[in-house]
This record gives sequence, structure tokens and C-alpha cells, in this order.
Amino acid sequence: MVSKSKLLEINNLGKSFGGNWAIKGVDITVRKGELLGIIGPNGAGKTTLFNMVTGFLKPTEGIIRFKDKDIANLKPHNICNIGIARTFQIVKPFGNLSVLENVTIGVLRYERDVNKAKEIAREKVKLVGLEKYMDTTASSLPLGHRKRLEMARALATDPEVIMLDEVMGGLNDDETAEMMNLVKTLHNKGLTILLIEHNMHALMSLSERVVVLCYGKKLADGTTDEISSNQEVIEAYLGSDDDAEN
Ligand SMILES: Nc1ncnc2c1ncn2[C@@H]1O[C@H](COP(=O)(O)OP(=O)(O)OP(=O)(O)O)[C@@H](O)[C@H]1O
Repeated sequence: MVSKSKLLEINNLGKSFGGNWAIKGVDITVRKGELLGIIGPNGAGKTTLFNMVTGFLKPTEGIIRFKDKDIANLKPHNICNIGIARTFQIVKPFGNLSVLENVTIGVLRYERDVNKAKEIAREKVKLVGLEKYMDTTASSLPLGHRKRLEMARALATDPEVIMLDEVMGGLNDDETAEMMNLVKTLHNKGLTILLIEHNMHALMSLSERVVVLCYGKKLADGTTDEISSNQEVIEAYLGSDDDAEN
């Protein structure tokens, strides 16, 4: 039996695109309530990993278990229904709909009463700090707000695990600080969080543990202190980024 604290188990995961392995032999265990950072140079396989866990890509090989259940062949909406939500690197709100409508659509997956669904959606919008923009059309929001809307849309599905793909990408310093606070708030509420982030300062200060991918392989897995002082990681990745000193 799987230990109670293990929520997500990835074993020997691999994805080949036309014979080229984007990910190969990756093992990752995520425990309930953990905030796990995932780093790696461009093309390391981070988004491919997220796409496999959330059902957008079928693994070529390997096992993905969520609460002891094999989910590797489930469709994205089934994976969402069992409690794993994600954001996308490129945010994809329904541009013509309001903030509240965008989030309500997610809640309607499990709450069929529209008024109740709107009430739940309002709470999610407040949680991400967009309460002043409930009725604003999504396409007219600045990027920082659209990223938070993307978070609210993921939260609307009432997930146990949320996978955040570069939610700080393209944000200015103030927006980044706000997003970091939001991630901390969600973590403090008990959500399990997987975070892909190129902003090394943000990732290192938020994460409890960090997995490093490099050319599709897992190069390291440890605490932020272990990762920052790992010579292989420094050579393969951190050493090429001035932010690594943070
Ligand atoms: N649909 C696809 N078809 C072919 N190759 C792909 C596909 N998706 C990803 N790849 C390749 O797989 C490798 C890993 O890509 P992936 O986007 O997962 O990396 P990443 O670590 O998320 O990169 P970045 O930090 O730039 O977002 C890359 O070599 C990429 O070109």
C-alpha cells in the first residue's frame, strides 16, 4: 500500500517525439501539501512532464499514479475531475467573458446550480485578489491580472494538486511579489503545488524541495540548499544564470 503522505508518484516516465526523448527515466514523488519546484534549462522537459501528468500528452513509457491510481491514460478532463489542475505558460482565458464568468465555467464542472457556482467562483476570484475586476472582460486585463485569473480558473475546479507553469513569466517586480504571496497563501491552505518557474529567486524562496531536469533526465532532487550547492546543477544550469546567486 502506498504511504498516506504520497500523493503523486511518477516512475520511469518517458516521452519520445519521433524517436527523440523529451523526458526519459524520470522518477518523482510528491507528498501531500508539498510545494515542489521544477527547474531546468529551456527544453529540459518541464512542460512535457506537466503535459503528461495532466493528460495532455500520453507517456511513451512509465507510470503516473495519483493516490495509488494509475492516471497515465486518463483524459485531461478526467484528471481535472480527480483533483489535479494546471495553468498554462500562455494564458488562455475566454477573452470575451468576464472574470467571474471565466471562473464560473470551471465551477460548473461539479456544481450545476448556476447561482451556487457563481458564489463559489466569487470566492476564488477574491482569493486571487481580483475582486475589483469581477465584471471586467478577461481580454482587457493586464498580463499580471490575466495570470491571476488563470490561477482562479485552475482553483475553480477545487483541486488537491495545482501545477503552475511559469505563472511569474513576463510579470514586473510588483506583480511577481503579488504572485509569490498568492502561491504562499495557497500552500498555507494545504494545496499541493508543483511550480515550474524560470524566476530563480521566486522558485528558490517558495519551494520546499526542487527537482532539476536537464536534457529530459532528472539531474537532482533535494532541498533548496542541496540544489544551490550541487556542483552538477551549478554547471548544468544555475551557473549559466546570474539569478542563481539569489
Ligand atoms: N509536441 C512536441 N513535438 C516534438 N517535440 C516536442 C514537443 N513538445 C516538446 N518537444 C521537445 O521536447 C523537449 C522538451 O520540451 P519542453 O517544452 O518540455 O521543455 P521545457 O523544459 O518546458 O522548456 P522551456 O523552459 O523552454 O519551456 C524539447 O526539445 C522540445 O523541443
